[in-house]
Amino acid sequence: MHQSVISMTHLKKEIELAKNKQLLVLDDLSFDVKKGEFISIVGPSGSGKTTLLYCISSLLPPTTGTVLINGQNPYGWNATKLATFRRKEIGFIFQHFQLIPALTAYDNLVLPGTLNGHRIKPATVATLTKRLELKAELHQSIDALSGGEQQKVAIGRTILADPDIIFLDEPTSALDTHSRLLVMTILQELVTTGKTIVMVTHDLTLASQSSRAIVLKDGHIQKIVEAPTLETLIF
Ligand SMILES: Nc1ncnc2c1ncn2[C@@H]1O[C@H](COP(=O)(O)OP(=O)(O)OP(=O)(O)O)[C@@H](O)[C@H]1O
Repeated sequence: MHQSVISMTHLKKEIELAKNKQLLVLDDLSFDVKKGEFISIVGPSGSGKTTLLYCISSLLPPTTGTVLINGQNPYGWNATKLATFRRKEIGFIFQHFQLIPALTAYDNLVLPGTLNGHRIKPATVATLTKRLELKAELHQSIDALSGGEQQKVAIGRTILADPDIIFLDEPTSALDTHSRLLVMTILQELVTTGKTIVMVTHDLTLASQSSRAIVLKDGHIQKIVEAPTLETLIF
């Protein structure tokens, strides 16, 4: 039996649009993610994918229902414990990169791992950037890099920080097909080392390379597809 890394029970999320006006974004979602799984979350625009990712990753408390990460409720923790947990145990790769503009590309790459107490060697950075085919000069400002290069830095820094669970929101939106495949290959390798990955994507080709896909529709789980293929993912 694999242990559950994320466990979600009857999760409901409402967002307050105005006083006494709630939008029901997620309605009664339950599922478990096991250690070493590569889960994709797919579905039409507005179906609730990003909201679900935020709820299960400690960023956004559900309105009702429970979220457990490694058996614990992150929304019950104080700010210090939550911040330490987010820094050490989990990694986020956001759609809009969230890089630090005042730093160089290299410093963006090593900062989260360094804050976690890892000594990240230049050779380790060089090996990873070579695999990502990140050819930009890394000692220039992050702003000088193209969108695709910045996305590779965002992916690389999370890998270097070495968290147990990685959450990704449209991680390859700025990349060409070749680079998407490179990133997917690296993510799949991470899963074989015991990392757990949860990825929101519009790209069904990417989702078809995950081990299980959750298909959302109008805030509900429409279906859960084991070993998804392009055919079984159509929604
Ligand atoms: N803070 C918010 N304020 C108002 N509406 C919101 C907010 N967050 C989410 N929504 C709405 O909730 C619904 C689900 O949003 P969400 O971003 O989770 O969907 P999504 O499936 O990730 O969409 P996309 O694929 O377009 O990114 C949408 O109708 C969205 O407009």
